[in-house]
Amino acid sequence: MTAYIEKKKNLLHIADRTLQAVSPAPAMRKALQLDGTKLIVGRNEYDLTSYERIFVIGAGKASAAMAETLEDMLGDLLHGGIVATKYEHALNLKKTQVLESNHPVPDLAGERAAKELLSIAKGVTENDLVFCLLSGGASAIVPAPRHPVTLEIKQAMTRKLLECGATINEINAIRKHLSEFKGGQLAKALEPSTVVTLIISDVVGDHLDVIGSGPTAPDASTYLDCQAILDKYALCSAIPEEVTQVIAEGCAGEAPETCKVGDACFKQVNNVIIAGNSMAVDGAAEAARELGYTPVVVDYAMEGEARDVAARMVRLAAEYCENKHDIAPPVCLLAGGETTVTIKGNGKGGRNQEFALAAAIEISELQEHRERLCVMSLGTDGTDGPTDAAGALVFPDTVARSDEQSALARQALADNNAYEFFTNTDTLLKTGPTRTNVMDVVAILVDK
Ligand SMILES: Nc1ncnc2c1ncn2[C@@H]1O[C@H](COP(=O)(O)OP(=O)(O)O)[C@@H](O)[C@H]1O
Ligand SMILES: O=C(O)[C@@H](CO)OP(=O)(O)O
Repeated sequence: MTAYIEKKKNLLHIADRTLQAVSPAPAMRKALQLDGTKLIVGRNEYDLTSYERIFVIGAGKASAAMAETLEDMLGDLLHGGIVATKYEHALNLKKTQVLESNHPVPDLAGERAAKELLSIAKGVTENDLVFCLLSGGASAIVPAPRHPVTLEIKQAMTRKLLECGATINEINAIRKHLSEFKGGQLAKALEPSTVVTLIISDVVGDHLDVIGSGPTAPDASTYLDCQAILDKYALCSAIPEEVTQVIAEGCAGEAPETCKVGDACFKQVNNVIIAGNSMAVDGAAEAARELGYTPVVVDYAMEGEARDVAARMVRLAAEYCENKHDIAPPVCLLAGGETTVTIKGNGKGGRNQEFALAAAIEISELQEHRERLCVMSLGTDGTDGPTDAAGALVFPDTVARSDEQSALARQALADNNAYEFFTNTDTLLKTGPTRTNVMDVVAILVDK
């Protein structure tokens, strides 16, 4: 029991420090160097007194927390604005109206929020400075379907894309081509103002055109890519006809493309990433070191089917137990990124819970060393899949305690039902909405 309490304490400490490392407030303060009314962001310098109005707009799970810090920093210089965030991620702010909408499937409130943001964008002049606060989740939070696509069609399309195992790059290539906001089109609406987009990245590789579908970034994807994605996942017969029609028209050069590199609308835009997954992994590594474990970052760009990645990582942990690597335990194996889950069952769960369940099964199969391993799998936004958990914790006996437990675990994995399994073991990791979002961090502690 003491060993269990100690392991749990260690895993929770790592989870805490992971989140602290990517909290929006310090990230904003680090990225914005304010000296009186002179502001340096990235390579650009702005004289804040030279603008008629300074607006804030934004979307994503971290947008309210980012706006709160911007308000604190700019004080009376800030004219006001609107940010949209996921339900339960809002904050009461002084000058910024915070709108809420649904994620990951968009809703009507989100469509209204997108209209409000576009209306601010269309009202700005060359004398205005606009801060755009962008974070993951924005694609769903501010849907702006382009005719003939409707919100209902976007909802159906989003569900299909989330279920088929497509990567976020692929999902967003399609979302950008069905939208009036994404793929640089917000930058176009914001012309001719000066734009500073501050970004918390939740995509592997930190690609500007993928994070929140890159509303102020040049889009690298094309209609031809979208067609290839529909073909790859055999989606053509499963999705609304309007979508296949728009993409076919686009491939034939008959529908407008998203904004591309070199377009004039990006001349006045400064896109700056202020936080990302590697900062979270490094926070976890620091926490592990404090606990006496040598951190080993296995992957800063974790991708792939969650259950496969988990099994591989547990096998690697077993190798550390067998001293097959230069570094001797206690070690903490870490990886950051975003896996995918190809949903085949009807259960409830998320990427991190699925990772944890697969890891727990793999640990239970180890003949030796099982007692030396425990696992944390954390979605940094605090909601893993459509659940109220951020992820799950795994201990040596999570699955191995009995044959019955082992059968339950395997059935839960087959049903994509990790949430119920971990509810029963009382090892769900719950943080509530964190108001940040830098994908996932997983840790395996390997004891001596
Ligand atoms: N029952 C389930 N088991 C495992 N994963 C699931 C389940 N239901 C949904 N998911 C996965 O959850 C992901 C969406 O979760 P979410 O945490 O909202 O993602 P993000 O934070 O990246 O927006 C999808 O990739 C989907 O495959
Ligand atoms: O908004 C989005 O497009 C994605 C990536 O940034 O975020 P999430 O996976 O949280 O929906």
